[in-house]
Amino acid sequence: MKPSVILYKALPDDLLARLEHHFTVTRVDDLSPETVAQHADAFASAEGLLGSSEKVDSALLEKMPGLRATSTVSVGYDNFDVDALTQRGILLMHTPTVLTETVADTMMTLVLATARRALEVADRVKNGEWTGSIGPDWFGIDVHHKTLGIVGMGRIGLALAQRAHFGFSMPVLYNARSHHREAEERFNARYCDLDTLLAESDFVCVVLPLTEETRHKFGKAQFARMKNSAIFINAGRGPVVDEQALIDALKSGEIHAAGLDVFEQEPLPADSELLKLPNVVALPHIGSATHETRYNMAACAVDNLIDALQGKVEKNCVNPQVLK
Ligand SMILES: NC(=O)C1=CN([C@@H]2O[C@H](COP(=O)(O)OP(=O)(O)OC[C@H]3O[C@@H](n4cnc5c(N)ncnc54)[C@H](O)[C@@H]3O)[C@@H](O)[C@H]2O)C=CC1
Ligand SMILES: O=C(O)C(=O)CO
Repeated sequence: MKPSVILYKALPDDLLARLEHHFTVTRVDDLSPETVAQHADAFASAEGLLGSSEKVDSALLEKMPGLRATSTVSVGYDNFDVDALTQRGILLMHTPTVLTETVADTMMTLVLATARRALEVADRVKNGEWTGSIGPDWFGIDVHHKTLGIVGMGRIGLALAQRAHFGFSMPVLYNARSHHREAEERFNARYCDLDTLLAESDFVCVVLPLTEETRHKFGKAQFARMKNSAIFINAGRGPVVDEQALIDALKSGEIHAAGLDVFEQEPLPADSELLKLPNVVALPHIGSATHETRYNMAACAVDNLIDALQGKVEKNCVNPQVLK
């Protein structure tokens, strides 16, 4: 008999077929208590779980006593209780690498869009305001040769450093828990403490995972250390930033602008003050959202679950200690 799995995300037809070749699949819309109660038998017997953007905590695991592996269609796994999974011997698989270049492109988009005010002035054109030669009130600031600081020098941080160094001749600073030799050797990136990075960067680019250590790492004190001309970019996770402190810093002129792909609450509420500020570019968490990359992430997640349930895990495992 094939193992049973719960699927809580839509998949392209060919990937669904691949999953169904290996498993008996129960498709659900979400992991809410109501959905779990409605499909109680399927959850109770499932050995695998595949999807994204839903909380997987002890309360859910209680309802899934047969679970052996979870596979998320994302690299970030802050919505999983990793300790609870590990204690129960359940593998957590994720999708690093396949999205790295796409997310770095998104970050560069935010750098360019905020510095050159691309969305703001395009809206003015659409509103019929381009009626003569443009003046300084339409101008942006240069990106090339400015200093770009990266907080979170992992896979995506490194791909961003490559773009900044080779594409835009930007000196790169970074802060990390240890030196990143490859970033230093290939992209001339300079390690510095966070306060120095904040004080010297023209663009402060954050691509940190959300952990207890990184929650609200950026608040009033950090924005106060940045240049008044600095642009703040966040594509890691929203709660890494104290959003009210960011709004205050943008309103008071403490910093110049912000480009954001992630928010404390997603979807960002339509009445958020951020949306009223002309110096904010807000994207709907599209870091990895291209057709190619979203397909590759889904394929990676399907293969990860097959590998995990067949005992063939060699990569993409968050808690490999479960295997020992
Ligand atoms: N906006 C979007 O659509 C996307 C957002 N992400 C976010 O980006 C994050 C990073 O992804 P990757 O680069 O693939 O992960 P990674 O694990 O390669 O890089 C994360 C880096 O942050 C560093 N780090 C962790 N805590 C730190 C701290 N307290 N201080 C300084 N550095 C710290 C780690 O040492 C590591 O080098 C993900 O965890 C996810 O939250 C990832 C993909 C898409
Ligand atoms: O993979 C992630 O962590 C995302 O945020 C979406 O790609």
